[in-house]
Amino acid sequence: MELDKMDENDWKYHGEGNKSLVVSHVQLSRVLRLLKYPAEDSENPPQTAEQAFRQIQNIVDFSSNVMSSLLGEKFIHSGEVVKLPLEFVRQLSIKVQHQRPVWRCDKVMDIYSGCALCLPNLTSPALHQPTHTPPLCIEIKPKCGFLPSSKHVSKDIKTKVCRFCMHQHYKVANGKWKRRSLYCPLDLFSGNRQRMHFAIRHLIEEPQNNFKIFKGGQCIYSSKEGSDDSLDLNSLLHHLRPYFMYGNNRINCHMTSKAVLNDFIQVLVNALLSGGGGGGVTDRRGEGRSFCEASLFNRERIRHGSQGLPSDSVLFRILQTQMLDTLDIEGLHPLYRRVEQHLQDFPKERTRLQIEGPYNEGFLEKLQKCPTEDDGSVEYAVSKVHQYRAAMTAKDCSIMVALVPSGEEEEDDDGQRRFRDFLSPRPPAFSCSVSILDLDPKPFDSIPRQLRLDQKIVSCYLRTGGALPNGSLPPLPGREDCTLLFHPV
Ligand SMILES: O=P(O)(O)O[C@@H]1[C@@H](OP(=O)(O)O)[C@H](OP(=O)(O)O)[C@H](O)[C@H](OP(=O)(O)O)[C@H]1OP(=O)(O)O
Ligand SMILES: Nc1ncnc2c1ncn2[C@@H]1O[C@H](COP(=O)(O)OP(=O)(O)OP(=O)(O)O)[C@@H](O)[C@H]1O
Repeated sequence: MELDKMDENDWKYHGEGNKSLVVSHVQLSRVLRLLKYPAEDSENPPQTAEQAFRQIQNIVDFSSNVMSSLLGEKFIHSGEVVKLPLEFVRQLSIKVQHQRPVWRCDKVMDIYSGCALCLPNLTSPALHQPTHTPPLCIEIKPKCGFLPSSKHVSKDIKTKVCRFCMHQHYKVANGKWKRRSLYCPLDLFSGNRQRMHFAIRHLIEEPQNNFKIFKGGQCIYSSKEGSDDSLDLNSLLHHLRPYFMYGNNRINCHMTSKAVLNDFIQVLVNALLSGGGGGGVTDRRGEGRSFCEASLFNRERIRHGSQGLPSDSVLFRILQTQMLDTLDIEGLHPLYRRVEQHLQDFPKERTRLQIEGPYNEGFLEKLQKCPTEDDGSVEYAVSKVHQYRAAMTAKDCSIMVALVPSGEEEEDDDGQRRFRDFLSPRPPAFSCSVSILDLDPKPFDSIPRQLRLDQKIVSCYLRTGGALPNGSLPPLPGREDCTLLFHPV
């Protein structure tokens, strides 16, 4: 990729989140992640090109020096900052505009700085030998997988119903989504295959911004935000079926939709539990703390008790990092105020305390060497704030599972799992690789907003008593297919 000879025709719209827009190269396995600004700032960019460069470099540093150490290097691709010709960026912005979802257009792509983050395209991995069947990539934004047990939690409900499940009520009440998702992160993070299967089933039913499927780099399944359209599950099945036909089914084409989906979810659960081999199963937190009362999973169905997550699995590493939030936002906020006060009194301390970076080994050390007891110092407070920010990033990251159909039965050197052969009487073979994306640092001053949001979510949940009009509960008319397909495993 020659940066001085960039042509917008070589790039296409790939996706976007709240703060960045991603374009992918039409031939190379590369994406560019560009910053976004509020639309009202479009005439006057809110920061200079140097500041934008620094912001992206901070993202790279935070990912490679901090999150990579917490989550495990093997899952992380930090990428590099690139300087692009401004004319290329402007043409690209015009080219992708009509493909952007309307609800994301309150922000515009940064066309002023010419800076972007260049990353491998995790939806079209160049894994092993080229294959005729394109890879399937599944993106999951799992969100927070535990219930807080901090003594600072003031509302009992927070220790019983998880943040995601409560937040769903708030989101539907505020019109962000039309229907409530019945996905519960605590089921996904349980390590119990039945609960994980149940969680993924609900992600498929109501993906929102938590679930997408890509085939050969193209998004084939995701939520249409703000839309009432039924998801096209039949179209998804049409895409998945060839990957899951095996043995006699391959010859007589007889495989029920239910079996295809079950096999797909099974392979995904395997990938999420795999990790590099040799990892023991963890001693889980008490089962009471890892079960959300809003989850529809029937606890009595857990046939073999709690299984726990393998310690080298992606879910384990993400959960451990999320749990750096030991105080809950209610206990953290007074410490944030202590730091804020200190910075008002001693503005130059901002640099020494690395409030806005640099995100280097020093930052990681501050985060990791936190005293167990609060000694009233600003150092303790900063350490907890740094930990909380890393936990926030882990609560908002996404997992990308790439599944490449494979004809051979083997295990990679690094232990990545390969599944079984297409022609065998058992489910087909995939080589899989697991990555984590969106590991940006959360701003120091986002903490007061976190507290306000927490209060709004809890009071909305308590007000509505967890009850919503029937219309906001799946399954909906026209989606019976989907419901019928799913059966207890
Ligand atoms: O606060 P939350 O839990 O709603 O998370 C926000 C996400 O909302 P979600 O609930 O996942 O739909 C939100 O995602 P969406 O815009 O809703 O897709 C962002 O990821 C936001 O992060 P940032 O401010 O862009 O760095 C996220 O904000 P942070 O709290 O991580 O800063
Ligand atoms: N390296 C990558 N390879 C392939 N696709 C990617 C890559 N990075 C991001 N994407 C796609 O682009 C989308 C938006 O990227 P990302 O989640 O990083 O944006 P964001 O603005 O940081 O999100 P958020 O709303 O969480 O703040 C992702 O959901 C994913 O589908």
